Parts: sequence; structure tokens; C-alpha cells
Amino acid sequence: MVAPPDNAPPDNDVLWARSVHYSHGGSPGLIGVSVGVRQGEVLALTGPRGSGKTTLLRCLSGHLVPEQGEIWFNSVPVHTMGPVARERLRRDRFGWIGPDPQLLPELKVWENAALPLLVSGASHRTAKAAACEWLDRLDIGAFARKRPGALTRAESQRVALARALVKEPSVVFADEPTAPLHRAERALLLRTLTTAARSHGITVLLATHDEESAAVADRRVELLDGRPAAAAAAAADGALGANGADGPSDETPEGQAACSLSA
Ligand SMILES: Nc1ncnc2c1ncn2[C@@H]1O[C@H](COP(=O)(O)OP(=O)(O)OP(=O)(O)O)[C@@H](O)[C@H]1O
Repeated sequence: MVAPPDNAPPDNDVLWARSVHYSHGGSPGLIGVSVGVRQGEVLALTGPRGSGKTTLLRCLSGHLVPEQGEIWFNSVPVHTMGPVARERLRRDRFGWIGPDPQLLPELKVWENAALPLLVSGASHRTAKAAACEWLDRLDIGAFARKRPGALTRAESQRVALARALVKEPSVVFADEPTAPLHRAERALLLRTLTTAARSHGITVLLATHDEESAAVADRRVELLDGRPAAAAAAAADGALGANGADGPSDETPEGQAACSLSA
């Protein structure tokens, strides 16, 4: 049997990143971030506005290609994939929900929820059945035949959640999904997301700057100024010296690098 290379990602991490760097038109977005997520885990990415949460989600989900570093999904390198393969990966294995539901007003609610299946070529009947099942689970089945314009913001966000879950993806990326909601609605959406994910073995990466939202996660990773919070604090203290903030963690084995982000 051939031993895996030393730099291979751990088998039990569904998503794994090492020393990811990304800048937006020259201004740093991520500086040497490493993280691993296990299958079925709900991981909160926390940190203040502008700390790099969205940029990290977009790198992990293949929307953005890191300038340096590695991203692996189920031991397959994402950082070396071309745009078509990344697009296919996103379509087939990932779900996404952001702060804005972004429903198509001309489609019925069930059609919005079924979109990921419809664009993948599923039959109308299969897509409708799956969408209606998720809408029922999210307690909005009664709106299936309405247009999004008839829904409240909270109901629309639940449709967006149904759309993210309808293909039962491996990973759901949730970028501040509760941002537009009141407190009670926030709790309901998060409970629904985590219950659905846990019952279906779906991994969730939840970016949030809200402490109460982060509390639903199994584990959390805190970012500050595009770095792991601890590294950012050390850099601010000048404690990292000439190596720079990402120097030491870049040199560590993967496990240590990923764990350095764990709470
Ligand atoms: N498209 C962009 N162009 C230029 N700079 C950007 C762009 N997107 C993000 N940035 C910058 O990158 C840094 C990280 O932003 P990011 O959106 O990833 O943080 P965040 O923690 O998700 O913040 P928020 O909670 O406000 O969305 C910030 O300094 C931000 O201003």
C-alpha cells in the first residue's frame, strides 16, 4: 500500500485549507488562514465586519481562487481546478445562503427552492417533490405556489435555505444568513439549518459576527484582519517578529495549522 504524502489533507476533514492568502485588488483579505472541517460539523466563522469571513467562505467554496495556499474537498484539490470544474463542484456538492434571499420574483416559491435541481437536469416532478418536502420541513409548505413578493423577509430567507438544502449538498456555506432577521426569526432559521444539517450529515460553515448565532455551532474559528484572531493579536503585539504573522503557522504540519484556528 502506498503511504499518503506528508502534505495530504487529513482523511476525516471534508473541507480543508492550508495557509490561504487572498487579496482584493491589492488590499489583503486573507493572510495565511488554515482550517479543517469534519463531515457533519457545524463550524462558525466569527469576527468583526471586514475580518475576512466572506472572503474565506468564497475561497473554500471555489468562488475565489487563493493567490497562495491550498483548498481540498474530500481529498481533492480545489485550488488547482479550472473554472468549469469549480463551477460543477459548487453546483453538485455545495449549497449557499447569504444575507439576501435573492429569490427570482417571476418564479413560484417552490420553483425558487427547486432551482439547483432544475438546473442540474432533474425532472420537473422530482425537483418539485424535493422542493416541497424541504419547504414543508421549514414550515413554509403553504407558500409553495405563491410568488416571493407575497412573503415576509423571514419567510423568503427560509425559501433561500430550502434552495441551499434541496440537493442535500455535502457542505452548506451560510454567510450571515440571519443578518436581515429579528431575534426570534434568527433563532428559528439557525435551529432549522442546524437540525436539517445534523439529520442529513451536511457540513455547515456559518459566517457570523453575532455571538448568539455562533453559539449554535459545534466549534468556532475567529478571524481578525484576515488572520486567525490569535495570530492577529500576536502580530499587533509584535510578538511574531521577523517571521511575519503567517510564517510560523505556515511551517507547521496541517493538523497544527488547522487546530490553531480552533476555539
Ligand atoms: N470586492 C472587494 N473589493 C475590495 N475589497 C474587498 C472586497 N471584498 C472584501 N474586501 C475587503 O476585504 C476585507 C475582508 O472582507 P470580508 O467581506 O471578507 O469580511 P467579512 O468578515 O465577511 O465582513 P462583513 O461581515 O462586513 O461581510 C475587508 O477589508 C473588505 O473591505
